[in-house]
Amino acid sequence: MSDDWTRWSGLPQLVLGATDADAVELALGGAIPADRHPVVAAAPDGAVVLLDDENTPVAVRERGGHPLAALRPRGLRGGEDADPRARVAAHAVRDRVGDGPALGVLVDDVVGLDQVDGLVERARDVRTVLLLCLVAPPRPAHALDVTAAGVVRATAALRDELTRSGRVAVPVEVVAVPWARGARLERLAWPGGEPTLDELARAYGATDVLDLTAAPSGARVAYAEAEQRRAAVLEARFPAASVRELASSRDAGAGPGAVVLFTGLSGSGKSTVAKAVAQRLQTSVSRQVTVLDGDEVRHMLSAGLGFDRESRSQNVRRIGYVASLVAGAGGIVLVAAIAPFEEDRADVRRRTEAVAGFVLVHVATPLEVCEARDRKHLYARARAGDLPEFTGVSSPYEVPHDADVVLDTSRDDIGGAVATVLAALRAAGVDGL
Ligand SMILES: Nc1ncnc2c1ncn2[C@@H]1O[C@H](COP(=O)(O)OS(=O)(=O)O)[C@@H](OP(=O)(O)O)[C@H]1O
Ligand SMILES: Nc1ncnc2c1ncn2[C@@H]1O[C@H](COP(=O)(O)OP(=O)(O)O)[C@@H](O)[C@H]1O
Repeated sequence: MSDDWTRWSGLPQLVLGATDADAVELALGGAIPADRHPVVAAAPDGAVVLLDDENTPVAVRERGGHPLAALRPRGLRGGEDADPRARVAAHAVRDRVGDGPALGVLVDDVVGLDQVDGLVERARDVRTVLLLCLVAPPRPAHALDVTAAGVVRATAALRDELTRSGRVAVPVEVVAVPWARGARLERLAWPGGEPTLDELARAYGATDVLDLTAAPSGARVAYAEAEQRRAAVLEARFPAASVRELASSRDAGAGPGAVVLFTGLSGSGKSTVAKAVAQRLQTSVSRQVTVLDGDEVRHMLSAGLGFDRESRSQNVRRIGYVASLVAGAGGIVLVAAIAPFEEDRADVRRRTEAVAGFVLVHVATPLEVCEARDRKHLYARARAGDLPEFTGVSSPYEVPHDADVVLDTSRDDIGGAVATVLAALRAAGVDGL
């Protein structure tokens, strides 16, 4: 992996959508054979740096026809709090699996008992079982009540259960695969056509493939039917005016929602913690949960704004406006923005508190730590004078005096940070968490 940003920083940059970035990661991890490497159609002959939607450089291609080289590993799509041990490059998995017969089981939902029986049967003559969970969207409609991170966790629990019960006598591995299935790979061309799931599993070392993604399991069908029966009982046996009350009684989420504003230096951990909180909420509440990330928002809502004081102020106030609308309608909005100025944060608080709960989280990770992380090589550029008005280096950060929560991600682990933010949300009056 190359970290020599001085070599790449002058090259043209291409920001990838999430699925395109997944495709690049598959190629970098060796899950797509070398002759199927995606190439950047938009820049067919030139050099290019590929960035993910948070502007983190993920790969570089030095010249047309050259292979992509990794710059940084991407975070785990589908939730930072999904087990990161499951995110392994295909070549590392192949090394672990070795040459023996291996069964690759493709999973995009929580596996039902009916599917487990088939899996156990197929696993009789193999040396390893690979449970490959697809963590990228789009996910099938019947699986939408569980997040991708939830599928990874459920699959890991299945692995433990299969091993503990002795139903599968060989090692079982869980691998989280960033699979851009069905994605419109707009800017990436795949010579020879898109790879299939079968090819993908074989690239991870499977010699036999059991695809559980083709149709919902019997367990899923039964679950859906039970839900429909419940709806039918409500409709048949209660006055229409009362149905809504009963139907929503299980669903947390009555009443207004909240905005959580994560403020802090670049690299302090705002996005990482915000996304982990979102992931946790998505698995436990039925409210709409949205992440508005400063540098993602800058591609659309705040496109064209710079980093002078006025632009930052506009940016933060726009985000606050949108966030307060969603929160007023019952959603929970996790905003990750540097938001360096007191006045703008106060504006977001005022606007939100008129309609919903508000929590200000200061991610107070020390500058030295943020700078040492320098995921996006921005501090190095700022120190070199190549990036003006960089927060903490050449642009001010006004430390909040009204933070409801103060985190320091050089000290606090992600799980602890998530728990602290959830407690603050409860204290802000958000029910059903
Ligand atoms: N000059 C300068 N100063 C600070 N940050 C810079 C700058 N130029 C680009 N970037 C990238 O933009 C991301 C911060 O955008 P925000 O919208 O959160 O900033 S602000 O709230 O408007 O101040 C920030 O993202 P994070 O690292 O996620 O904070 C940087 O990637
Ligand atoms: N305890 C932690 N909490 C959050 N991030 C952490 C932690 N420890 C290390 N990190 C790393 O710090 C970096 C924070 O980056 P990011 O979340 O994008 O910050 P920001 O959004 O504030 O720019 C990530 O690479 C993350 O993996």
